[in-house]
Amino acid sequence: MGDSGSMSIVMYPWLAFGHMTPFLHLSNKLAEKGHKIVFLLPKKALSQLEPFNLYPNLITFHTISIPQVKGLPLGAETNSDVPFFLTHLLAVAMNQTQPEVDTILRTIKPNLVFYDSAYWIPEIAKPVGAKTVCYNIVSAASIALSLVPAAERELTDGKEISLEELARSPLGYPSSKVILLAHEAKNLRFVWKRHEEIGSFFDGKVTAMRNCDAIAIRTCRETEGKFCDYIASQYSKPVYLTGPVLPGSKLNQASLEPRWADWLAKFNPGSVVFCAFGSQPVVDKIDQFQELCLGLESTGLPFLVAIKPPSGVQTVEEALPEGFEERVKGRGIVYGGWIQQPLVLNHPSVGCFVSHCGFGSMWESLMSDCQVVLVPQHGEQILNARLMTKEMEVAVEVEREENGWFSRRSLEVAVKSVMEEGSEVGEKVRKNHEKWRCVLSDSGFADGYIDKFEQNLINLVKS
Ligand SMILES: O=c1ccn([C@@H]2O[C@H](COP(=O)(O)OP(=O)(O)O[C@H]3OC[C@@H](O)[C@H](O)[C@H]3O)[C@@H](O)[C@H]2O)c(=O)[nH]1
Ligand SMILES: [O-]c1cc(O)cc2[o+]c(-c3ccc(O)cc3)c(O[C@@H]3O[C@H](CO)[C@@H](O)[C@H](O)[C@H]3O)cc12
Repeated sequence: MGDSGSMSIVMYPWLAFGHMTPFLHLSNKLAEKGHKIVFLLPKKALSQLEPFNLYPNLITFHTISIPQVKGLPLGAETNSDVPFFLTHLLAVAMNQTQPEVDTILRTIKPNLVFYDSAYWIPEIAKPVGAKTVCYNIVSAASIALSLVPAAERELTDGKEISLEELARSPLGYPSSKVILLAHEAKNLRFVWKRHEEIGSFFDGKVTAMRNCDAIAIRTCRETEGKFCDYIASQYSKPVYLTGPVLPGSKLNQASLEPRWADWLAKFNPGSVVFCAFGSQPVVDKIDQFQELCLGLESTGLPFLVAIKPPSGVQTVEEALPEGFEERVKGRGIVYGGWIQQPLVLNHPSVGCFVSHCGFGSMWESLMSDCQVVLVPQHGEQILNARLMTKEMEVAVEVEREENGWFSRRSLEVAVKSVMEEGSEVGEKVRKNHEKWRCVLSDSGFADGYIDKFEQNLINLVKS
């Protein structure tokens, strides 16, 4: 540790924007307290992350060469470049960066190394005297359900795990509400699936959490205390919480692009539905993409959608239903690029957020005063959605059929249930949401978490 008490920290998150971005938000909070961070990332991610670096004098980006692994698309460096079913090959590529990271750690000799997927970090950090923190940017509930030693599944060679087995919660799991139904459990198959090159996601994550000096989670006790306690008892080690770690006011001072601000300003307060599905392509199938568009059309409300194109097409325009653009002209936009979500959610005209319930979006929705409708796409997002709908009761979830399909009608029903005046469900979630927003946005709430987190790190480094 430096004479002034400042720590030298290296961060190496999983090669996905949904992970790198919250690692960078945490880096900003630690830099604000005077700590120095070297942030390792692939070259391609640099230009997208640089604008979020609020302390360029303390946070240095260091690019890492991501090797070309057989089977990965040419030049793939983050999981935005890789289809979901090839994610394990990106993990193989990340593992091959170990010698480069080793050299960096030997040169910098940091006090702390933060990582999430690169389970081999403790092996190379220990010899240089660094302590390691496995920082998880997904919900504690999703870790507690499938990434603890008690969730190990007996795999018989060549046999697939049954849906009933996949849906089983581990012994001692602390909730009967934040769970997956049997027909949703197929979403978890990837967790235990074995890959010749690297074993399973489960093995990698459990090793990552077993070998670190401390586990950290981007959450708070108020929303997920019992899941955090369960994780701590499963791994017999401290679990530090960072709180929501939303980008500070400095980033929020940026203003919304005029084309969106001007367009939104045409509508009544609280009348527009904003829909966004995160930083990765999620709605895979073109028919589900179209069902989403048609569902929003049938609400009769103005809407703005920020979404990646589905598989098989290059642009969202190619995927739109026939005659759609003509019919919704003037009140509906589907945009394939990036829109500043936190700023849109705080725009006075926006009253409803239709979200995939990625963990970052979950926090942003809780901080906003929008009504929240959830259309989770993957296992972890389904669990986040259950937390929001069944435990906190601040949102509604779009109903799906047993084959996983959602219809335009179920989306329309969900949006109307929270947007129509006098709706009982709408009133209930609005009231509960308001209570949570007050708790979470209380001055001192987020800062309190970061102060305690910093103290935990200092004690860890000194231990
Ligand atoms: O158009 C956009 C899309 C997204 N965003 C921002 O990008 C971030 C998206 O993060 P999320 O965690 O919600 O979702 P992602 O899908 O990108 O994340 C990924 O990692 C976190 C996991 O919980 C998710 O399940 C996983 O998909 C949010 O901060 C959101 O404000 C925009 O600002 N504009
Ligand atoms: O789908 C998931 C279901 C579940 O019960 C747990 C997880 O956990 C994680 C995870 C990721 C990183 C961590 O440090 C801890 C947990 C999941 O991560 C997502 O996995 C995808 C497949 O590898 C990946 O593409 C995405 O970027 C990750 O956010 C998913 C589940």
